[in-house]
Formats: sequence, structure tokens, C-alpha cells
Amino acid sequence: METHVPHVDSEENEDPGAAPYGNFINYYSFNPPENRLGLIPEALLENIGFGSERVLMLDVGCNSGDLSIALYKHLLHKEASGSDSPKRELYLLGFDLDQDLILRAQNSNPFPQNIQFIPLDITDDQESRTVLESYLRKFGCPRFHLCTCFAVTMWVHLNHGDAAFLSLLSRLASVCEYLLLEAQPWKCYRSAARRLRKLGRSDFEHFKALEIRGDMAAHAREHLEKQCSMELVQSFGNTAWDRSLLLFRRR
Ligand SMILES: C[S@@+](CC[C@H](N)C(=O)[O-])C[C@H]1O[C@@H](n2cnc3c(N)ncnc32)[C@H](O)[C@@H]1O
Repeated sequence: METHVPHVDSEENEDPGAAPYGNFINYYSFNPPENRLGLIPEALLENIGFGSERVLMLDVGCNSGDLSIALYKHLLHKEASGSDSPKRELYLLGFDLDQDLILRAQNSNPFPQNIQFIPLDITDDQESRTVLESYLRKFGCPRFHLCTCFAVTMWVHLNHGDAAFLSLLSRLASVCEYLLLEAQPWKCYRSAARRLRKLGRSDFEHFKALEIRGDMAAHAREHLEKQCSMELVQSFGNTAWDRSLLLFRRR
């Protein structure tokens, strides 16, 4: 029997006119957390050497928090099984520029002691530095142990240009020991821009002028390795939307 599933192969096929920063209100109905979680080992934190100590995570552009929370549970699962309380102290700070999405994340947060969601625009240099440093200071940590940035780079790039794309990567590298990055491939940029045009709206401000184009994961890797003292340690493979999940570490 044939089932009719809407043909959605990337978020850019949704209406970017209504969500020009990728701030889709129903994101997880078409890209459920499992799509990414399936590629990420449950024992990731142990594998990268964070034994039983306190671990701080940062999730950049967390939307309504569904993936942040699912990832939090995923990474605790292994150790939590067989005992009532997880052995590890895991804290997660998720932020997004969309206040409504953050409100939803806050209202459905099952672990408010350990997970915090706040509104923040990563392209606001001063504010993001102040807010992230103040969070880290509370824990007496110089950096987050793990920063995740899923499907955000393209939106920063399209809306703010090449320099902002690179400084996003530099900023992330400067605040963490490990960075798990899912950068949207170039074909997604084209469909996001095409879709906007179809809706009769003008292009993303920077789309035509972008010089960084082509293999976006390779560009990100080059910048992180050459300019940010990071190195690629592992690729977890490609998601159903053909995006690679790359893990970098501070050298
Ligand atoms: C496509 S969604 C991805 C959500 C989530 N990271 C995931 O992959 O499941 C992109 C998110 O990035 C957020 N975003 C875009 N530009 C941002 C910025 N400059 N600062 C913070 N968040 C941003 C959007 O509001 C949106 O929620």
C-alpha cells in the first residue's frame, strides 16, 4: 500500500519567508531529534574523555529545545540505566534568537535544574560574550566541554554574510573544548533563496554576494583548523538530509 508522505528533504523547503532565521515553529515535526541522535553515540562524553566529572554543554540555535533535551537524555542514558539517578552531572545551556521558541523550550523543560534556555543572538558579539562568560563563571569553568551547533550556520551566513559565518565558527571554537557541527550544504542555500523568491520576497540580504560557497562542511573545517586551533576528530556520518555531523576538538 502506498503512503503519502509530504516530500520534505530539508528545512529550506519549508517557508523561509515566515522563518527567515530558520526559526520554524514546527521544526521537529519535519526533522525529529532521532534524525541526528541516531548518528551520535550515547557514550560520546565518555569517548571524548569526560569520565564522571561535571560536564557543561552549549546548544546554539536550540529552537524549541526538543533536540537539546533529547540529546541531554541520550548522553545520560548509558550511565543512568540501572540506577535511579545519573552518575554524571550534566548541564546544558540552550539559546536561540527567537524569544517565542525559547519560551516554549522553557515551558517544556523537564530538567530545569540542569537545563536552561535563554534568548540570545550569537551574532551579537558583546551580548553573547557577556552571557556565555557569566554562565561559565558560575561553574568556574573556562569553556563548555561540548558545544553543539545543528543547522544554524546557513541562517547566520544568509542573513549576515561571509564574515559572520566565519566569526560564528571562531566564536564557537573559542568557548568550547569540543564542537559538534552540522553545517547545511550549499544546495540548501539555493533552495532557501529560491523559496523566498517564489514567495515574491527579495533575496536574503547577502545570498548573491557570498564568496564562501560550495562545500560548506569543508569551508567550516578549514576555518576551524587553520584559524581556530581546532582539529577534526570524527565524522558521525550523514543525516537523512545529507548533512555531515562533524566533531572537532581544541588542539
Ligand atoms: C533550522 S533551526 C535548527 C534548530 C536546532 N539547532 C536543530 O537542529 O534541531 C535553526 C535555529 O537557529 C536559530 N538561529 C538562527 N540564527 C541565530 C542567531 N544568530 N543566534 C541564535 N540563534 C539563531 C533559529 O532561530 C532556529 O531556531
